[in-house]
Amino acid sequence: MIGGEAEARAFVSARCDAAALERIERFIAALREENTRQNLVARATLDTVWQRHIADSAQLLDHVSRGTKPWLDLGSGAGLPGLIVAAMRPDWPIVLVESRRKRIEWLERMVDALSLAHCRVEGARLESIDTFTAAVISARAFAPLERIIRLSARFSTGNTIWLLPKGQSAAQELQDLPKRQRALFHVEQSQTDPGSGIIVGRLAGKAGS
Ligand SMILES: C[S@@+](CC[C@H](N)C(=O)[O-])C[C@H]1O[C@@H](n2cnc3c(N)ncnc32)[C@H](O)[C@@H]1O
Repeated sequence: MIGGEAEARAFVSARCDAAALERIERFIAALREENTRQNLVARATLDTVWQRHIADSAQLLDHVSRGTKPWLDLGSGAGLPGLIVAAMRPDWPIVLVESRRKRIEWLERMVDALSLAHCRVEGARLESIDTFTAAVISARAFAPLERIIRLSARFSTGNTIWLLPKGQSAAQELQDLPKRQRALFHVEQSQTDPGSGIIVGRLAGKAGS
């Protein structure tokens, strides 16, 4: 378990190169500034930004190997985990979906500022974007599990890996799924918070039913 800011930064730096780490440092500086204009993350969490947000996002990479198809991040907001994944993996296409105007503008500015040419921002509601096949679907603090699956199954094949950081509700949300779907997922312990879990799994078919 990561215990503090120095450990969190070391955890991230062990998983990317120096250029990626520098992109993340620039992201953090910009996030601190932008957070005075819009509420991207709870202000108190900026004191532990490496643990609460950066390592919390970066740990998702431990559950996947690199794919050729895009990573799809739902409800990216501040860019968590999407922009952190994009900063760490410049050779992996990624699509960030976000519907709120100011957040879309923030994400687009960061993509430009960090030269993340492989990262596309879909500034619209998830329900209205065109379907494509994703290698990974991530969603942090986006929606209840059942709703995430319902809205996003059309982007998934049997090979798509779902990575859903769920905080303390992970086990309960999994338990609440219909039995057939429940068997397709499991909860991994978060490395940044002992009380939190990440729901990981694959849907058996396109419809996710
Ligand atoms: C609670 S925030 C979480 C943001 C980020 N993932 C994080 O962990 O900090 C949820 C985000 O999802 C976006 N959102 C909610 N419903 C959406 C939808 N149907 N389509 C696209 N974005 C949506 C919201 O605008 C918001 O920025």
